[in-house]
Amino acid sequence: MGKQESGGEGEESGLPLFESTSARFRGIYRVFASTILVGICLIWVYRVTNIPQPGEAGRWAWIGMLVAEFWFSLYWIITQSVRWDVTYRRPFKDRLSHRYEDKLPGVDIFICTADPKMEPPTLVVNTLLSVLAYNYPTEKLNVYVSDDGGSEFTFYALLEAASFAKYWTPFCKKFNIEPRSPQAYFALHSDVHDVKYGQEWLEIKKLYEDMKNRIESAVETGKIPEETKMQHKGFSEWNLKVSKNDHQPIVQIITDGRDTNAMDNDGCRLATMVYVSREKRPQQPHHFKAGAVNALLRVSSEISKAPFILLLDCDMYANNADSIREALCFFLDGKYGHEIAFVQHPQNYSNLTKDDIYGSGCFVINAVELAGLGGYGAALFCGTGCFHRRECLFGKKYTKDYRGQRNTESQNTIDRSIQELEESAKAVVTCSYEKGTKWGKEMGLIYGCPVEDIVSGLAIQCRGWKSIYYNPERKGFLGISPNTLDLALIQQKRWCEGLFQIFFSKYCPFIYGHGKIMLGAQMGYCLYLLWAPLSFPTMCYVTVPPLCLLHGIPLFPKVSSPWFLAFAYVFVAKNVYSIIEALQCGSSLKAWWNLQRMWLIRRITSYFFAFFDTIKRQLGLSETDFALTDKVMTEDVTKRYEQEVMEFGSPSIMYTVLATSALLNLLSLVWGTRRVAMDIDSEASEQLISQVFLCGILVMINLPVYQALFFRSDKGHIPSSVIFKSVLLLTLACLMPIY
Ligand SMILES: O=c1ccn([C@@H]2O[C@H](COP(=O)(O)OP(=O)(O)O[C@H]3O[C@H](CO)[C@@H](O)[C@H](O)[C@H]3O)[C@@H](O)[C@H]2O)c(=O)[nH]1
Ligand SMILES: [Mn+2]
Repeated sequence: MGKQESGGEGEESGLPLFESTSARFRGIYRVFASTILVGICLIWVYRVTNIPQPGEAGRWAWIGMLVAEFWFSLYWIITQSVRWDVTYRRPFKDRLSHRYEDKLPGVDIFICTADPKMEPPTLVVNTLLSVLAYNYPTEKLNVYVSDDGGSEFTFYALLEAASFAKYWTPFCKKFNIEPRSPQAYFALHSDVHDVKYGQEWLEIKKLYEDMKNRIESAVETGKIPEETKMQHKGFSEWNLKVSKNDHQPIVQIITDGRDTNAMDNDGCRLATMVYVSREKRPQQPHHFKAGAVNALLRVSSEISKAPFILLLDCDMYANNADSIREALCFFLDGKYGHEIAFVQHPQNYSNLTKDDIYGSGCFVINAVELAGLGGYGAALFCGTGCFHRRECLFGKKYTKDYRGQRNTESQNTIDRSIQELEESAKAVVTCSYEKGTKWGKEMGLIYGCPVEDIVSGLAIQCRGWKSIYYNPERKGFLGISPNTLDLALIQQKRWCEGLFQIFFSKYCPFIYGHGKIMLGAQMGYCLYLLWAPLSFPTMCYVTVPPLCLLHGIPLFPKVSSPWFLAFAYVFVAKNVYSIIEALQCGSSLKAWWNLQRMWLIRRITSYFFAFFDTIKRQLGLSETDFALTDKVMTEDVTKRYEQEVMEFGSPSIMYTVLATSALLNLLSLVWGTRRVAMDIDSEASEQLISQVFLCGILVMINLPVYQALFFRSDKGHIPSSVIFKSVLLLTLACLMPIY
């Protein structure tokens, strides 16, 4: 896609609907990156030419360091691919309104939820209400909620939301408020004196709270009000025995957007709203979120079949009322629009703490790396906050003569009754429907991978389509990030396993993408796919130097040696750049530091275990799973999260590894400092200074770990069983001879 310019001037297409610009100072950056590369090469030369002789102590440790540094360097080179040509996109939504206002296409919005306990119905409802209030003709919106929890309470919550939306949507539009998730809005504007339209505000707030209380008390008591149950035939579905993993297909059209008599409080037509819970049977694979999305694809084909689809997780509320219009600018652009399969927003979170204790903020990833991949026309599909062209999700290949759908109005369902639509929709979400079809392979999201999104996005790109990464100033969507270390590490492990699995599958970007996406994009994908093997060099770097220090074996050049400069330069330049980059992307210095800790922890725990689990899966010894992220917390945990105190709390084996490495570095630091201080001018000591320094940094990074090990008494501290195991492991490690 063109840089600096976009769109065609043709009569039919008019002015471009979006523009692309490249990041500034790329030239300077490339020169700088080259100097680091020189430093890296010097380090290799030093390592290779100074390997200890056979029989000399530390020969294998040295070789380990060599391999680790080589691996780090390769990875660093890969990280350059996404920094080479960072591209930003800007849509012109006013031009869209001018040209298309009276023929705006329909949009289907998919919301996935999977468990009423971990994803409470009020959460789902807030997401739903935020999208119903988009600045877009409501009758062109069709919202589908997929409930993998098969929960009556979620269904009940949707009914409540449908009535409340009749007040909420007009309120949002009338006063042009943001954000449009009621929960988020009232949290942000919590005082009636701050708003000019106080009376309306009070009324709508009361309506919202009443609705919320009804839903929450229904969930708490496990009882839905009888009169509501009588009013809606949908509840009869739960007369049969329905459990999360065993129930018939359920499809309920809650509001019918075709009905020209159904109006909201302001006399505007309503959006179509559909509750879907696909059939589930024990022993029948349901393919987790990918299966849910594919079910919605088929259901929506029966009911509304809009040409564009917005895919959302139930915790991702819409934070910008114009997102649909902006996305359409890309799809409907006269020159490039028809090549574009999807428009991905970054994942942002509403619940980050000030300094982002668990490193979920992804400041640099969102502002630089993903924009870098987007520059190759190969933006990653991240599962949520993504607009799709319907045909592309159905496996269509891009061809040169494709010009985009001409007829954007959906006509096919006009003369069918709600009953008929529900029946035909149920038929396409049974367990047996997909048997012997291309679903999950060439159609819909791809099955068998815990990161179904990434692999499906890659497959779409390899069918010839382009994708757009769009990171607007006002965030398009806000979700909930994990708020305990356990949850964060489990999520990272799922991602890491899924990503590594793609690398080994037929979808490996270098093979599958060869000749189809640019080399830079292939490398960019691998930046993420290769997280798992990155655990080994990291493991090596946090164990070998401290162990060698304990044994007095040097691994780095003397401080006075010219070789030392290469190490120092690479270390300083890389980290200083990383800090500047993070600050520019909106991170704070402390958040950067916290992220370094999280990288370290992830690599030696989540990624390390993910590596072995992936191998196990490749050998056919285990099956794909999807560990859902819990979105509710106890008060105690919330409090610590807000104070940015790390939450350990469980005796996870991951913490044993973490604690062992932290203790090892502490021990070595003490020992090494003593040794260096005692004989300051001996040559051996001078050679050990770098190792002491390295241990020092690791100890600083691990400070919260020592705290949780020895000084905390709250429930989030590291359990004593972990301490015991770590000390045992540490003793073994120290007694081990070094080769
Ligand atoms: O059997 C399932 C499991 C999950 N989900 C939904 O999938 C979404 C993501 O689940 P979550 O537990 O929040 O996982 P995250 O790690 O936060 O999800 C990220 O990573 C996933 C891939 O691992 C992507 O699918 C998501 O879009 C992306 O937000 C949620 O809406 C769930 O309701 C289902 O519908 N059915
Ligand atoms: Mn999530």
